[in-house]
Amino acid sequence: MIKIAPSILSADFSKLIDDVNTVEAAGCHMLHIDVMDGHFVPNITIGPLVVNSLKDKTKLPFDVHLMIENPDKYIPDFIKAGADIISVHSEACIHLHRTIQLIKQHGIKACVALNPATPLNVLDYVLADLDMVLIMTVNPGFGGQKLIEATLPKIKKLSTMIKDKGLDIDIQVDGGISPDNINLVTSAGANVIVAGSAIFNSPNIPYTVELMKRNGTV
Ligand SMILES: O=C(CO)[C@H](O)[C@H](O)COP(=O)(O)O
Ligand SMILES: [Fe+2]
Repeated sequence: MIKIAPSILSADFSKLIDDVNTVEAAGCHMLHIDVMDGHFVPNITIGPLVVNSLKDKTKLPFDVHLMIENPDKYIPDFIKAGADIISVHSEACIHLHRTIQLIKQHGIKACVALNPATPLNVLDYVLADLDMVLIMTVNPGFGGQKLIEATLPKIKKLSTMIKDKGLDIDIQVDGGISPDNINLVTSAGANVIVAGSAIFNSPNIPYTVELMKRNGTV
C-alpha cells in the first residue's frame, strides 16, 4: 500500500492547522515538514517552534525533511518538537553514519535523502540502518517544480537493492508529484509519496488525495 505525505510547504501558513486537519481528514498518512536554512538550499522555511505548535493538534506522524547544513546540531530540537521520522541529506552530512545513529538513539525513524545528482552508492554501508530512503525527484529548495524523470531509474535500482538484501525499507519520493504522474514513481518502486502543490493547491483536497491513491496503486 502506498502512503501519502502532504508537504506543508504549499499549505497556507496563515491557517496552517486548518490545512493540516484537512489533509488528515482526507486520509493522508503522515505530514511532510520541509525545513530549509538558506544555506544548504536557497530558501528559508520553518524551525522547531512551528513543528512543536502543531504536535498536539493532529494524530499524523511528523516526517521532518531537513534541508540544512550541520543537521546534527538541530536534530535533538526537532525530536523534542515532535518529529517521528527525520530525513537528512547525505550531501549535508560529513559523518553520515554518526548522524543516522544520533537520530536512532532517540528512538525515532531515520531516513537519508539523496539529491537528483547523488548516486545510490553513498548508501552502501548504511542502508541496513535506515527505515526509509528519500529519492529527491526535484532539486531541493522549492515547491511547485517539475519532476526530473532521470530520477526514475534510481528509484527502480534502489528498490532492487533493497529486495536483493532482504531489507524492509520504505522508498520516499519528493518533488513534482501529482495524480497525473504518481504512477511513474510507484511503478518504479516508491511507496511513500510526498506532494505539496498538487494537494494544497487543489480545489478539492479529498478528491486529489483519493486520486493519488488510486492512480498510484501498482
Ligand atoms: O522538499 C521539497 C522541496 O525541496 C518539497 O517537499 C517538495 O518540493 C514538495 O513540493 P511539490 O510537491 O510542490 O514539488
Ligand atoms: Fe521535502
